[in-house]
Amino acid sequence: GDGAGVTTERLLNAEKTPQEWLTYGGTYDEQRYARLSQIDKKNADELGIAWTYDLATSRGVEATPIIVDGVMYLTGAWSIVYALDAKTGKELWVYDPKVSGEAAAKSCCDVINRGVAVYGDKVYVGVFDGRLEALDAKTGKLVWSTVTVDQSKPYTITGAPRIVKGRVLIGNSGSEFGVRGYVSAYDAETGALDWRFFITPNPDKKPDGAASDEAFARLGNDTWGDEGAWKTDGGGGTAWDSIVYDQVNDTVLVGTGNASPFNPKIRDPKGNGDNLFLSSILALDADTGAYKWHFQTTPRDMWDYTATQSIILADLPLGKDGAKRRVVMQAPKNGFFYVLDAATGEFISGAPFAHQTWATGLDDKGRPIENPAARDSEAGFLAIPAPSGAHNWHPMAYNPDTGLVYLPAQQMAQFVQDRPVDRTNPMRWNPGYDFAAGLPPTYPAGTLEEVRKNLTGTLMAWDPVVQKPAWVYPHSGPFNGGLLTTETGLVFQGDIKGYFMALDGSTGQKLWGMNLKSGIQAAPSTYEIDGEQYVAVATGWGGSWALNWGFAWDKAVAPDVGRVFVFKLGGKGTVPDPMQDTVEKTPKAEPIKDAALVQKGFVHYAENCMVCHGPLAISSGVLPDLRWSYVSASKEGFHDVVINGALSDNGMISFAKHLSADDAEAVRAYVLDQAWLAVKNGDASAPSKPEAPKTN
Ligand SMILES: O=C(O)c1cc(C(=O)O)c2c(n1)C(=O)C(=O)c1cc(C(=O)O)[nH]c1-2
Ligand SMILES: [Ca+2]
Repeated sequence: GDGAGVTTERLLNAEKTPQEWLTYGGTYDEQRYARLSQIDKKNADELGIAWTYDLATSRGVEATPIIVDGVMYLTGAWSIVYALDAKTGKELWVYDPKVSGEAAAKSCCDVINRGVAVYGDKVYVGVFDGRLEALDAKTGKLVWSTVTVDQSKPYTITGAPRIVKGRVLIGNSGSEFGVRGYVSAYDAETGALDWRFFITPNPDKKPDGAASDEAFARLGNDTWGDEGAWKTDGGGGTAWDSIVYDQVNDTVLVGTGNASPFNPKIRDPKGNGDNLFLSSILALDADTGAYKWHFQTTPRDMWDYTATQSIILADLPLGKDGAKRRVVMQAPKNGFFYVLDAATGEFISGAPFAHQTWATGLDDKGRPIENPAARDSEAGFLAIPAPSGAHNWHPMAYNPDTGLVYLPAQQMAQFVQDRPVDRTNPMRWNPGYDFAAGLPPTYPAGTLEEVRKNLTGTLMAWDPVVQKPAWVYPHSGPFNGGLLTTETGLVFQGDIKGYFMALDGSTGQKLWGMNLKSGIQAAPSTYEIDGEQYVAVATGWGGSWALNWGFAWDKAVAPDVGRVFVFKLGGKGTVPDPMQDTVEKTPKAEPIKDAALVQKGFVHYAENCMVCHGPLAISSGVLPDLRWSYVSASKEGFHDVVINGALSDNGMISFAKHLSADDAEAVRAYVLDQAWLAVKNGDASAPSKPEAPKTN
C-alpha cells in the first residue's frame, strides 16, 4: 500500500472522527453512536436517497457498511466484498471468494455475512467456508488467505472480523450441527495464528496448547461430565457474532453461543454442571488470549440461548452523585438485560426485557432462577423466548446523551420436546430434540397457533440504569434491523418489511420513514463527506428467520434483491422497482393420493428440508417455495435434484446419503400435498387446465 491506512491509533480514537465509520460497531465501544449533527429532529423529514447500489443477491444481507477515507466497504451474501465510492456509490471493486454450494449446505441461517474489518491498507473478511482473508483495500486483490477451521466439520463463518492491536480476531458458527467453538487472533500483516481460545473443553479434558488451557484446567473441565455427545459434537459455544475490544481494560470480550447438542441429556448425560463457557460473556487478555473473567447468562443451556448478541461498553452514571462506572451491556437471547462491571465481570444488575417462561428472575449474582418445568423436556415445554431469542444478532445501540439503549426486541415461542431423534446426519440441525419433526400433527393441539400468536417485535428504548423500558415502538413482527443513534438524539432502524425510519430517541416518535421494498435486517451507519452527512443501510431479506420460519410470513414480505441505500438531506434518488416474482403460485403436478406416503414425506421433509425451505413447506421467498417449484412436477426431476444433486452449485446438495429414492418421492408427495392444501385454503390457485373441447 501507499500509506499506513487505518492505524491502531485511529481505531483507538474513532470517536473523534465521526465522519468515518471505522469498525463494525462504529468505535471499539460498539455503541453505534455518532457525533454527527447535520441531520436532526427538525430536518429528518427532508431525508432522501443520495444513491443506491445493487448487491445482486436475493439472500440475506447483514453487513454494517464501514466507511474509511471516502470508501464504503461491506459484504453481501456468500461473503462477497464490495468497495464503493461512499459519496457517489460508484463501484470500485468486488471480491468474490467463491464459496461452494457444498459449504453453503452447512448454514444454519443462510449464507449471510456481517461485514468486513479494515486495517492498514487491507480489508479483512471471514468467508463462509471458514477462510479468513486479507484483501488489498485499493484493488480488492487477495493478499493472504488462511483456513481457520477443520473444513470436514460443519463449521461456517458469518461474523465480522475485529482488529485489536494489529491482530484480526475471528470466531465461527455451527452449534446447531455439532462443532467446538473458538475464537482466534491472527497477525493482520501475515495471517499467522497468534492465539486461540476454545469455548468448550478438549474432548479428553487435556490441554490443547491454546490460550484456553489454564481456564479449562482451573474452571471449565469440571463443569462437564466425562461422557456424552459433547465429546464428539464439540459442545458448541460458537462465537459467531460479538467480539468487542475494551481499550480501557485492554480486554477482548467475546459473546459465546449455545450448547451443541441442545439437549443436555444427550450432550452431558452424567454431568450436572454449568457447561462453561457456553452462553457467556468471556473476557480475554488482548495480547495473549488468556482468561480474565466470564459471566454465564444461561448455565447448562438447552434452549439455544446464545450470548453472542451485541456487547456495548459504556460509562454509566451508577455511582454516588452520578459517578460513572465502566460497564458491559448485553441483551442475549434469554430475555434478560445485563449490566456488568467491565473490569471484573461483576454482576451489577439485570432485568427481563421480554416475556419469559423459562426463568422467573435472577438471583443477586445474576444467575437465572429457572422454572422447573422448563427442563422437563419429555413432557414438552413451550419455551419463550424461542431459539430465535428475545433479541437475536441485530445490533443494539447506546446513546450517552439520552442514556438509553435501543434494542430490537422480540417475542417468539418454540415447543421443545425430548423424543428419540436420529442424529446420524452431520449436515442437518442436530439439537437432540424432536425440534424439526415435531411440528403438527405430532405437537399437542394448539401449539402452532400458540407459536404464531407469539410473533411480535419492537424497538425498545431501554434505560440500563433503572433497568426498565423508557418507550416501546411496536413492529409488525420479529427480526427487525439493527440500530444507529446520533448526537442529535435520532435513532435509525429498518424493519423486516423494508421500512426504514428515523425516530426521536427520547420519545419514540417517528419523524421520517421510507419504504425500501426489501426486508431490512442490517444496522445502518453514518458518515460525512464534503460537509454532507450520510446514513447508509443495506437491505436484504434472509437470515435465520426468513429461512427457517417463513410460514409466518408467506404473505407479508416480498423478497427482493439486496441493496445499499444511502440517504442525505435533500437527496432526490428513488427506490428501484422490486424484482418481479415470476413464480406462479400453483401446484405443478396432481396430488399423490397416498396418505402413508405423504406422512412419511412429512417426517423426512421436517428432518431434512425444513430449516432451509420452511416449516410446512412454506418458504418465505429466500429459497424457492417447493410447493410452486417445477422441480416437484415429476418424480424424475425431483430425484435429479434431491438425490443426484443437480442444483448443488446453489447450495442444494445431494441428499443421497440420507434419503433413498423412495424417501425423495415421499417428500415430493408431501410437498404436493401442501401445495394442494394451499389451493383448498384459498392461498393459491389450481393450475389452469387446457379448456375441454366444446361439444354441442
Ligand atoms: O450456533 C451457531 O453457531 C449459530 C450461528 C449463527 C450464524 O452464524 O448466523 C446463528 C445462530 N447460531 C443462531 O442461533 C441464530 O439464531 C442465528 C440467527 C442468525 C441470522 O443471521 O439471522 N444467525 C444465527
Ligand atoms: Ca445457535
